[in-house]
Amino acid sequence: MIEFESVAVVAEGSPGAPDVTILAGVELRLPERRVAVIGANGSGKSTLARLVNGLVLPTSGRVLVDGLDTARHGAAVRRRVGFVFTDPDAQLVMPTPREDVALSLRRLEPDAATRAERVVGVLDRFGLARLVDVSVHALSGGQKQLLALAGVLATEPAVLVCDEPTTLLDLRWRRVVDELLASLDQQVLLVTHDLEAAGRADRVLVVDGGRVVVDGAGPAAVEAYRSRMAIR
Ligand SMILES: Nc1ncnc2c1ncn2[C@@H]1O[C@H](COP(=O)(O)OP(=O)(O)OP(=O)(O)O)[C@@H](O)[C@H]1O
Repeated sequence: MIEFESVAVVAEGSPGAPDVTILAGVELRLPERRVAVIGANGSGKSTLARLVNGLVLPTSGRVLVDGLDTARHGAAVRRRVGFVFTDPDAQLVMPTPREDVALSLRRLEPDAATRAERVVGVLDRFGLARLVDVSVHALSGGQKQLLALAGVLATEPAVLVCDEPTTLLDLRWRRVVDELLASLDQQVLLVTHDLEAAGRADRVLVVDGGRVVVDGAGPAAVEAYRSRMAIR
């Protein structure tokens, strides 16, 4: 369960300039398994997503994940909430898939031999078994995004927050990642510009000017967004 209680995020303006309100008046209870966040560029979607794992903290109000306040229990929240970025290069820090997933598993599996076995199992599950020792730089964009997802899911988070995870991918890889996300047991909060993917969510939040302006079931909320943006 993700909860936002009267959340606002305000950034300090440059010297002499007024502060900038990035999000305001966000009040949400999100028990749904599939939540999509859509909206124009710069509307505040990433900020909303980053609040869920404490990457951004509220200036006022509270964000709770399973009752844990992100401002007071950041480490516990981050163990519960996995975060996937648009660009997998932001996430992949080790030279090979084997080492990258092993790093993710370090806390969860202290025994090196068992960890090594689990790494192979994880990479196999994501169709990357063939690429365990290939340089991360040699992977395609789609393979990198799958590896980033594998690393995050290996830590067994209860919630997965994905900030435009398919934006850099071609149609084929977009489908692979979409299907993978759809198959997960975890609660998934997906920030996306892909309105088809958003329409499949149980609940869609439309963000505009730092506020949640539409909150509803997938297809109806996407339609409301199309009307607001006058796009067909
Ligand atoms: N730390 C900050 N200081 C000042 N302004 C910020 C800061 N972080 C975000 N902003 C501004 O807040 C607004 C919302 O940013 P955010 O990244 O959440 O939007 P977004 O909806 O995810 O955009 P996009 O679809 O382009 O990724 C933008 O105008 C951004 O420039």
